[in-house]
Amino acid sequence: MSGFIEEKTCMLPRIALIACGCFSPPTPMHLRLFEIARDYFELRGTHKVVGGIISPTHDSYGKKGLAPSIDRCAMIKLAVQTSTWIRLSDWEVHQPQWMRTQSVLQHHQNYLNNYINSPGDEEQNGLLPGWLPLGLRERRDPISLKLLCGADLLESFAVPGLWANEDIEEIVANHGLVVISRCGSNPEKFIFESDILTKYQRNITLITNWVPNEVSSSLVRRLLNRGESVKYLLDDLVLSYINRQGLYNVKSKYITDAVRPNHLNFNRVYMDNNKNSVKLDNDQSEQLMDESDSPLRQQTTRVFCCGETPRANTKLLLNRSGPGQAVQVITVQAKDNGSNDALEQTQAKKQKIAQVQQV
Ligand SMILES: Nc1ncnc2c1ncn2[C@@H]1O[C@H](COP(=O)(O)OP(=O)(O)OP(=O)(O)O)[C@@H](O)[C@H]1O
Ligand SMILES: NC(=O)c1ccc[n+]([C@@H]2O[C@H](COP(=O)(O)O)[C@@H](O)[C@H]2O)c1
Repeated sequence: MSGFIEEKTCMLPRIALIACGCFSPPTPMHLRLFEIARDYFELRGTHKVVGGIISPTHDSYGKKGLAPSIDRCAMIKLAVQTSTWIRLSDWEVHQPQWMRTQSVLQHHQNYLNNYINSPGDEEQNGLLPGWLPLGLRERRDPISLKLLCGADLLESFAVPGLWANEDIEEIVANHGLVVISRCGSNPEKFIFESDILTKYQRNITLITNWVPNEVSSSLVRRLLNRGESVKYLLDDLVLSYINRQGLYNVKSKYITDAVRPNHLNFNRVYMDNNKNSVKLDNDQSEQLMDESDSPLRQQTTRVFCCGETPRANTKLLLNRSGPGQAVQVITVQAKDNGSNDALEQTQAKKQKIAQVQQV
């Protein structure tokens, strides 16, 4: 019987999941998205999930609270250390400019296709990118790369000027979306109201997260900025990295010179990213954190200042009068400052997208 199940699993279409976002900082919920999605496909017996990829956005995305990509990559590497299948892709952050999500998907999909179809000796040469799942050449059938996101990202498709319609169409038509429910979002209704999304709804998988957790990067940053505890909201290694590097204007009563010496630490695990799967235990990784390893980091103690005006943890969509029409992302708790803040962020993103599209 178990042989039969194994054989059946072997024949399932293969998919990989990629999550694009800021990850400033990565939270356990970012990783839960992957676990929830993999369970969904595998328990239904519809697909084999061969890998999970986290692709942090480029520094020039310019969103408030965006820590430098070198730090975000280092934190992601720490956060996925205990995962056997979720990996960091630093391709996006190493591009000369911000990349649209459609291009990020296209790049990774092309790489997967070429890798499967052209058996070479990259493994021996150590040339493979760190995000590439292991064992892909055990089969020759294609791997379909899907964009994994929370429902708020799906709903951001309707923010005027933020996403090009052609990009949305290419993402849903050529790749597919896996959307995890999030409080305050209604993805079913959102899809119904969008002609493009309805047209390709067979490529959109909506998954209800029955154990929701509204932790978000912005909430974590806000607590850190107020000097409040975020323990158990973040992976311990990520938190210790934030404290060591003084990210997010952290005001911690726990930081003393003893734990934040002049020689700030840098996580060599991140520098090893291009070598496939470097796994270290916690003690080892702490020892390997040495800022002198980083060519990019300055030697002075640096407090990255990204304290924020209050921002909502729940995004609402308003003023929607028809399919895929103009909406405004507003914050729930924030009043004057908060909504200006959201508007400013949207404007900044739009300008960035317009700049990129002109190039
Ligand atoms: N608590 C959550 N539940 C469901 N999806 C989430 C949750 N937190 C983040 N995500 C999803 O993770 C992806 C990457 O998130 P990103 O880092 O850009 O946002 P975030 O954690 O909401 O950060 P911020 O609070 O700064 O907006 C997005 O698809 C987002 O929808
Ligand atoms: N047009 C686009 O491709 C587009 C627009 C806005 C955000 N994004 C991406 O979505 C992700 C999440 O962004 P936010 O955290 O701003 O919602 C980021 O990776 C960002 O690069 C892509």
